[in-house]
Amino acid sequence: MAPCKRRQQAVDEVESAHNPFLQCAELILPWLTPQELAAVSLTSASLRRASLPVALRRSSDASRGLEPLPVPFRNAVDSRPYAYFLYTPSSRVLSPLNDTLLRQSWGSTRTLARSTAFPGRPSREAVDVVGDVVLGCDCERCEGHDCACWGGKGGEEEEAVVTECGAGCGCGAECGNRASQGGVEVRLKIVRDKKKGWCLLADQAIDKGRFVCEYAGELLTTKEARARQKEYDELATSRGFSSALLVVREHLPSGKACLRINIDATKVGNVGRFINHSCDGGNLSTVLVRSTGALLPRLCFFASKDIQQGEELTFSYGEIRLRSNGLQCCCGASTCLGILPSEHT
Ligand SMILES: C[S@@+](CC[C@H](N)C(=O)[O-])C[C@H]1O[C@@H](n2cnc3c(N)ncnc32)[C@H](O)[C@@H]1O
Repeated sequence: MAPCKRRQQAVDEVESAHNPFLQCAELILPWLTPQELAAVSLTSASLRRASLPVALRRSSDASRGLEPLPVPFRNAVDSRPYAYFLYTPSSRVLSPLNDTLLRQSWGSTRTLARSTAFPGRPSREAVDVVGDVVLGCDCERCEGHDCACWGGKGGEEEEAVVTECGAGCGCGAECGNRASQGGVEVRLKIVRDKKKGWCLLADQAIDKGRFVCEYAGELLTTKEARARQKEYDELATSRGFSSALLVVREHLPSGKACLRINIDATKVGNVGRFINHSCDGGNLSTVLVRSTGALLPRLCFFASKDIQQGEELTFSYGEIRLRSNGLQCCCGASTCLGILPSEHT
């Protein structure tokens, strides 16, 4: 560290040790939004110095320590150090009443525990179990089709959904039939692009078929999804707002019914919210995965081809373009249609 930086750090430490106000600031600043943090940092030189490391820690890990590996932001095109949203490793139903009050500490020296990401809310494991009905296999080691959870059994919905072992199974976290349950285990980074905004990139080579991440966010009713889409469309036209509301429609083999899941990662989401569209289908495939005993399947991304380090991760947002004046697509594929997919929510 340079001598003047070291001197400043020593001054800050002495100042902080004698100033209960600054000690409180260290606890409070990570709970602030970027706008609030900027406003607070303008009030005094000490608070400006206390705010800086919070912003630095935020840009070093979008996942707030809630994933096995940090996912840093990199921006060489403008001055935004990071994107602000609340992090959830897997999708959740949030009460609209608490939604506006929801905050999450981000940028503190202490990391969040997975189960405290949303204080008072059940952890991923608890959410996955339906009431106290414990479903699952009783294998010690799940191997291929000997395991009742592997490959799906039963109703026609299971043909559209891949099944994995779940919370009620006899096997543990090391089971080979839980590929999508360990969180983000490949190195990723979020890089700013002039045209597309933030983009998710591989920061290591990823083999075809490997699990990359889930698309996690708020699970909405269709009514709520439609209302939010309307709001986001208005914001997009007036202020270049970027939304992340995904509607998954999985047609069941009989053709008689459709499984529909609305996931909004705009305000509460995970790294999946940074994956952009590509008209050529990109390098990720989307798979609905149900852990045995879970109420709803999760939308998961797997590498659809071998991916090189530094490659942008993309998938197709859909085939339909309802709006001829929709958002401009900058995917760069030779098959690019020029506008992003859009359909009725
Ligand atoms: C799920 S977000 C993806 C992350 C987003 N780029 C960001 O900065 O947060 C979807 C939004 O990203 C932008 N986007 C995604 N794919 C794009 C593409 N191929 N060309 C231009 N913009 C794209 C659009 O604004 C879209 O509404």
